Amino acid sequence: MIASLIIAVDGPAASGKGTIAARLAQTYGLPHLDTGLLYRAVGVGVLDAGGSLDDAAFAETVALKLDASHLTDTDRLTSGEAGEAASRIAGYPGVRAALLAFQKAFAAQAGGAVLDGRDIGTVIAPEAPAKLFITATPEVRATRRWKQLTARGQDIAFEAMLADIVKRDERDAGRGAAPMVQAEDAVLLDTTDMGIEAAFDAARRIVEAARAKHGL
Ligand SMILES: Nc1ncnc2c1ncn2[C@@H]1O[C@H](COP(=O)(O)OP(=O)(O)OP(=O)(O)O)[C@@H](O)[C@H]1O
Ligand SMILES: Nc1ccn([C@@H]2O[C@H](COP(=O)(O)O)[C@@H](O)[C@H]2O)c(=O)n1
Repeated sequence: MIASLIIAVDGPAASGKGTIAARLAQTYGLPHLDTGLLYRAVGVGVLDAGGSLDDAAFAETVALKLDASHLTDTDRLTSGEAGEAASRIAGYPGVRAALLAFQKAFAAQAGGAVLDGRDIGTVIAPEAPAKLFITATPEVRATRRWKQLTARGQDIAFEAMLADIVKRDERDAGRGAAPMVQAEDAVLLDTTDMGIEAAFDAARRIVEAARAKHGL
């Protein structure tokens, strides 16, 4: 029986899933977890400790020691360097296992929750009554991310941004451990031609349909 409103929001980098997830959480009064931040914190933790992103065992020890104090430096965690580091260590099964229980507990809390990431609808909360897979073309996603980072003063060429997005998509979708894939029961939302408001409205309609279907 489905008793609470768990909203699973998955999709590739810079598709707008975090923006939509945060707005849905606000709308329904639910707690929100950006699970990408956990992987970013592990990647940054490895780099700061002088470790190698190729060292799976070391990344796992960093993941096992992760706590809330590692999630506060949002400027650093949302940098391009952190995103790249995150996607490198996210392929290690030991890292994913270390972060699993916390995410599952967050999803299962009374009243429901909103989580965004790559494997929410497939691994973290396969029982979620509302699942969205948010996407947009790589060019549009690279443009969004480029604008976001350059507005913050980061110096990056658009072509390099696009190459990074494409590489990250391939890595996230191609790995063996919890690859990025649309869950069978997720609704696809392509925001290529949508602004933030239109994308959010479409997402809310998907959640409303799921609520009606499950009596939530
Ligand atoms: N539909 C949209 N139209 C235009 N800009 C958008 C749209 N959705 C999100 N954005 C902007 O694109 C950028 C990336 O959005 P967001 O961080 O929500 O993406 P994400 O999928 O969560 O990325 P990440 O892979 O880092 O988790 C932000 O600057 C956000 O304001
Ligand atoms: N559930 C998740 C969330 C994220 N990842 C990996 O982390 C990278 C950064 O995530 P962002 O959402 O902040 O861009 C991402 O590229 C994934 O490799 C993940 O594996 N699972």
